[in-house]
Amino acid sequence: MAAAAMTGPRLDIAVEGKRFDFLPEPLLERLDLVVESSSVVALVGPSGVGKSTLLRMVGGIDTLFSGTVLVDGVPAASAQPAGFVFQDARLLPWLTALDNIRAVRPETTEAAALEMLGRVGLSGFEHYFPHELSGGMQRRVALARAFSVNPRLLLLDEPFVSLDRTLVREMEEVLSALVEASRPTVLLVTHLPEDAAMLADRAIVLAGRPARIAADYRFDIPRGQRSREQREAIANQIAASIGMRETTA
Ligand SMILES: Nc1ncnc2c1ncn2[C@@H]1O[C@H](COP(=O)(O)OP(=O)(O)OP(=O)(O)O)[C@@H](O)[C@H]1O
Repeated sequence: MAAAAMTGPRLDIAVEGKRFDFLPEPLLERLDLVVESSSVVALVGPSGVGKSTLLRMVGGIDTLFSGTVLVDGVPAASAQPAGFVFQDARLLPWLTALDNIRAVRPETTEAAALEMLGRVGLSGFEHYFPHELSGGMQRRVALARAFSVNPRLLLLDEPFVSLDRTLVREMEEVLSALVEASRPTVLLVTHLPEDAAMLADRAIVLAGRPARIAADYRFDIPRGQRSREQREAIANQIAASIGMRETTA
């Protein structure tokens, strides 16, 4: 059991149907996906296809669907809460970086929160309030907070959106180091194929309404060991399948 604690959970996603009242078609239908323990899977696809909704279902936040989403065999809503990072940092403005981390999980000790801030490169900024931190630093606090909630399962919803490329690279490095050290299972929603090529072991392309898995790429060369050319080739492959689905939709 000790070894199992070092890995992320396996996800068994078997969605029979997910609808929203105002949508004439189901958003998701018969969507089956197994995510292996400790893998980093990018979810890509056009805006509105249902990526964020699927993430909320895996996080146990959205339970209004038919089918099952299991986290190590346990229904998502009953599993240990996942670490979530949203499109914006969503820090509480009246709390310091340190207290933002502790607020989501009161059992987190001050020492653990400080260590987590160190791991995202923010030692020395623990008593800063969100407005005193740059946008990139705020995102890193959000990542540290997600990791404090659950270092085994991370659900990242466009965590780099509206950061400039230098800050994206910085966040990617911080995230990669955390992933290498703690080996969580990660679902990364992104609209940028380059992010998938940089960080993921596998990319799932969602397309259509109801959304289906239009492509499922597993990359042979481990993340972190890909040359720029190899990343470009992967990104082009993903982009082509998104573009192809959009033009044939
Ligand atoms: N709470 C809700 N009530 C009604 N419709 C919703 C709700 N949440 C999402 N939707 C609809 O479901 C569809 C998919 O939304 P979702 O946010 O999952 O897509 P997405 O692929 O993550 O898109 P984006 O990349 O733009 O964030 C959209 O048409 C959206 O309007």
